[in-house]
Amino acid sequence: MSGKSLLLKVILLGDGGVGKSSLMNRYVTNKFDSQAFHTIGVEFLNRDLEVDGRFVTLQIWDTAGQERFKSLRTPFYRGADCCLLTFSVDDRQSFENLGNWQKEFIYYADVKDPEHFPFVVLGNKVDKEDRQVTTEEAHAWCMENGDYPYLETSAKDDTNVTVAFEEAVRQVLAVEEQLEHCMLGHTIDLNSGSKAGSSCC
Ligand SMILES: Nc1nc2c(ncn2[C@@H]2O[C@H](COP(=O)(O)OP(=O)(O)OP(=O)(O)O)[C@@H](O)[C@H]2O)c(=O)[nH]1
Repeated sequence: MSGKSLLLKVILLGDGGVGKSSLMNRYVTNKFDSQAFHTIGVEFLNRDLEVDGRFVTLQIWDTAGQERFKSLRTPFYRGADCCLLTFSVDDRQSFENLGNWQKEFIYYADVKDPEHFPFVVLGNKVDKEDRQVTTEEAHAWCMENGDYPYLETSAKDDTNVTVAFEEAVRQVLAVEEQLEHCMLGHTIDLNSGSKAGSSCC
């Protein structure tokens, strides 16, 4: 891959066992382990990609979802450009915990402007037949909590895994573009002597 690459840090959060490591490994190594062990602390892998003409190096941080590893994972939230809130569609509790994960991230990442931070929600394990969360419920949660994009994935079947990580990049680029637009707006406003920052920021 040629051209200057943008380094983006995305972080996978969600209950233990929802499939965060499996999603990362499927995306980066195209492998799936049906006997995957729980993560202890955090791990990360990089993958280069091109999205809408932009070259990106995606640094994917996979965290341990089990409560007992909280103090090991939270120091790594800072500097994340996007957070992938993950649950498993066959595990109702993991869906109901999404709000706690969102709050934990905002607090430990010290997000200054949570309303505009790019979250993407993933409902994993859609290959399973014993669903406990419907697509409509998940969409509704996303609408109510920040109008986040929602994708249903399967690390096992490789459903929507690439799409999910590309969506994360698109969300970050969109926020970045909006910021640039706003800064340009300020410059123009200041130069013309009109009131600055009146529109989008
Ligand atoms: N059927 C199915 N099983 C999956 C899928 N993704 C992960 N699994 C299985 O679910 C179990 C847990 O997967 P992990 O990737 O370790 O889950 P995790 O969220 O990283 O778990 P922690 O490290 O404890 O936070 C493993 O047995 C995986 O093989 C999927 O899409 N479909």
